[in-house]
Amino acid sequence: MNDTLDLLLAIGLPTLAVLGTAVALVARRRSSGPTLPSAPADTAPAPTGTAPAPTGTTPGSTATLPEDVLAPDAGVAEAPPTPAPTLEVPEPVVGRMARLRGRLARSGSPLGARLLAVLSRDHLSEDDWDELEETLLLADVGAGPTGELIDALRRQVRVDGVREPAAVRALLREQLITLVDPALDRTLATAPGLGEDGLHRPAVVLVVGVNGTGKTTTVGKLARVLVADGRTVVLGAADTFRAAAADQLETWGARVGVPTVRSDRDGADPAAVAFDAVRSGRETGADVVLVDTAGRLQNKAGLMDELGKITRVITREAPLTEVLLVLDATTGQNGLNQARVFAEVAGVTGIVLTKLDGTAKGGIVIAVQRELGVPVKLIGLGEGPDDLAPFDAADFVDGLLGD
Ligand SMILES: Nc1nc2c(ncn2[C@@H]2O[C@H](COP(=O)(O)OP(=O)(O)OP(=O)(O)O)[C@@H](O)[C@H]2O)c(=O)[nH]1
Repeated sequence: MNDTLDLLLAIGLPTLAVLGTAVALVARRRSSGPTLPSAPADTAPAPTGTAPAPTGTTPGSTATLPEDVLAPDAGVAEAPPTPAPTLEVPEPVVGRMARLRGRLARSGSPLGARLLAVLSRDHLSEDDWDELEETLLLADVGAGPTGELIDALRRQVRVDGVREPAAVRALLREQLITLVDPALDRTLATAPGLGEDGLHRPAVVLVVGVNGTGKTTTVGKLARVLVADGRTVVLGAADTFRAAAADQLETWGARVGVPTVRSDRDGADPAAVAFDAVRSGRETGADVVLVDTAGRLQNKAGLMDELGKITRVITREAPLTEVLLVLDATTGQNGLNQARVFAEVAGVTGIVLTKLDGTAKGGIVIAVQRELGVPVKLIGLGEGPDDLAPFDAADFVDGLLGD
């Protein structure tokens, strides 16, 4: 009996001690404040000798790494943020759109100014209505919404006799806001939760889109939005295709004290990196894990393979709360075609339109929402670190119309 007791004590006491230490560590991390997520080396998965991908295989292809040997041992390591002399304080999120909206009106040939110039003419002829229609189509509003807007304007200008410039402006503003649809839910699903086991699960945001649209930049800017909102964030550099992407992401994170999980070798399996990033987010009690992807649109099957695998491994660790599609607003119809493919393949829940500062095609906001039935949640209005704003229909239209 005494032997059994001794054995129980011998096993039980150290176990309790280890558990106690772990609980204390987790508690300390949770209470260490939102802007400085800890990235201790001891939580980093050890880079191990996982066999490199055979020569000639596409880096990151599903053929190179069976699912059951995915992370934690895929040469992925959580790099502590590069020590920065001082952490930057991102701009507050509230009021960002209002601050940036002037860039919409200044871009190229502003949609709002052109529309107002025609609508202010004394007697609107059929040619004037054609000009309005053409202006809307050139701004990528799309055929359906353009027809609706022209019909509504004709009705009110002709029937109700709206003529006075301020009234015309108010009418156009109201109609554009209706088309942009202020009722759409544009909240980002970034609240952490609890798993069935009662343990912490971070929110996970997967960022997809073709290369060059601004994905990595958007992930970096979004990390700042979240930090400004008091959230703790982990970045996952699952764009293992472009070697510099992980460095770029790490730099973005380091500026605001956010750790980046990345691979220590080029061409690593992106799903392995995504898995480790989410696991790190769980372990460190982070609120949100943002995962950057390569999203090469070589063909639909390849894309489906890659994003499907990333999604599957992420959801083993935590639910995927948001899939953001990054679209370059300057690419017009081409961007819409890309959007369709990604929406089919990746289950997109929100759109980020970048480079709206450099185009007169602001109408793409309306077209892309109609096309995909998914709301624009964020817009990029410049290359500055805080030039990303949560989308607001009225602010956006005011930007288009100019002050
Ligand atoms: N003017 C402007 N430039 C932007 C905006 N967003 C991103 N960019 C620029 O677009 C370029 C491409 O951005 P990246 O973030 O590297 O694009 P990516 O999609 O990650 O590209 P890959 O890593 O090759 O897949 C960079 O020069 C960014 O500064 C924006 O809102 N406005």
